[in-house]
Amino acid sequence: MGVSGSGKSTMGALLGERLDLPFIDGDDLHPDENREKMRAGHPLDDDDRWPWLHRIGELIDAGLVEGHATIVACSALRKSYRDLIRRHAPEAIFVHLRGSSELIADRMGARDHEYMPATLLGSQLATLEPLEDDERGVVVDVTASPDELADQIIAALPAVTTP
Ligand SMILES: Nc1ncnc2c1ncn2[C@@H]1O[C@H](COP(=O)(O)OP(=O)(O)O)[C@@H](O)[C@H]1O
Ligand SMILES: O=C(O)[C@H](O)[C@@H](O)[C@H](O)[C@H](O)COP(=O)(O)O
Repeated sequence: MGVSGSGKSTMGALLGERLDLPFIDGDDLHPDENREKMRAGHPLDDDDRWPWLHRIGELIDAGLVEGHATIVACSALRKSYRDLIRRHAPEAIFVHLRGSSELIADRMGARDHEYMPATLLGSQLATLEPLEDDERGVVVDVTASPDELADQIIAALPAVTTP
């Protein structure tokens, strides 16, 4: 989880490799209307996001039925969005990729994205609700390199998964 540009796609792919688990990028699951809305510079609202979040939850659930966890890149900005994912997968662990707005704006400015403009970072940050104490999760600071972050996240997982 985390705002656009925080490193979800990068870290999701890397964690998928490191943990030998399937990786699903939530970016790829947005319907065309959502992509067009963001491309035009408009933030999504809750009604745009609910079906997308349900789809993500269904895919996690389908993996669990097959007997495996899934790594997912999903902004999951509000607690209510994470609650919806937990309705599908109560054991879900959220890894919040946290960074300063300056650092993330720099990274967004330097990358090419199919539809997400850097101008939407402000609304992403305004929408973000950090993990609360009762949410199973890990918070990392994205100033570290992807490899260092993967080490930190993997090291934190046993403590998070132990009941
Ligand atoms: N830990 C990191 N250190 C340096 N650059 C990073 C790191 N994580 C991601 N990036 C770069 O920052 C940009 C945004 O990352 P990305 O994975 O696309 O974020 P998101 O999926 O959250 O939008 C990309 O150009 C990516 O290569
Ligand atoms: O809920 C949302 O507002 C979107 O999902 C958004 O958070 C997401 O960031 C975009 O899909 C762009 O993709 P990136 O996060 O990869 O920039």
